[in-house]
Amino acid sequence: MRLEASALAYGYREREIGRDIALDLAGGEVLALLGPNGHGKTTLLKTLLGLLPAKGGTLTLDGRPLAAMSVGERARALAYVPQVHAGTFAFAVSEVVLMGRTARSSLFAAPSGHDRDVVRAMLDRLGIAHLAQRPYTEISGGERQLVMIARALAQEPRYVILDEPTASLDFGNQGKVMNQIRRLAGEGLGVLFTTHDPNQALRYADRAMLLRDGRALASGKARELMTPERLAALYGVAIETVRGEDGKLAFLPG
Ligand SMILES: Nc1ncnc2c1ncn2[C@@H]1O[C@H](COP(=O)(O)OP(=O)(O)OP(=O)(O)O)[C@@H](O)[C@H]1O
Repeated sequence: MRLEASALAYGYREREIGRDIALDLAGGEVLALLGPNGHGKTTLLKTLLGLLPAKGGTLTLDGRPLAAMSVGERARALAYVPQVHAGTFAFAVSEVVLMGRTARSSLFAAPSGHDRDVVRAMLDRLGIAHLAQRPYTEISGGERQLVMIARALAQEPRYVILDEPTASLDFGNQGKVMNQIRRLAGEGLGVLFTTHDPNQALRYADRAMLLRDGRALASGKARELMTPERLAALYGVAIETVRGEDGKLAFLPG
């Protein structure tokens, strides 16, 4: 099980955003993608998901070119948790999560008992079962983030790609979501997430890629890669390193 890109160039119709990307995500692994605002992380994620066509290079899922796969095949393999959006329609939270099941059945088929069971299990797993009947438009940004993760998991994908999954979460929920990410990898899924917090990459990712100007400044094992020097080069600010009593490192922007 592998999502693989090599010499990947990506961007929008008239505008290249990044190039020369080599990326390899296996089942059971967590990969973190870091980089300054506007340097091409979301655009890369959309390309890896097949939502934007690659502008060059190769992109394969389990050895098959992603571009040759049908929308349904891609949806059964890859789930996307986008940056939180407000939502326009007042669907109940459980209905929003149920939408994730359309990757596994026809859009027009009535949901089965099993579909409903999966939805309940995912709501429980994210600790949001109490929100099931609430309108999606009337819950908080952090709650919406958890609903979007539950929806992605309801797809029962092999890979989950999350764009800043903890951006609007309180401190406690940040930890819960990051622990869920590790648990998913423990269950054999390949997980890719973007973050603005190098400490999350350090603590929860196996590997990391530092993206600047659409190019990989560096990539490799998260613990070896994340040095104050590299982070300073990535973000263009001095980085302070703190060490806890347990010897664990953390970084602060200087
Ligand atoms: N639909 C679009 N058409 C053309 N350019 C776009 C489009 N969407 C985004 N861009 C541009 O692509 C570049 C990369 O944006 P992207 O959203 O991938 O960055 P990012 O690293 O995810 O940023 P952030 O950390 O702020 O979320 C930016 O210059 C952005 O303005």
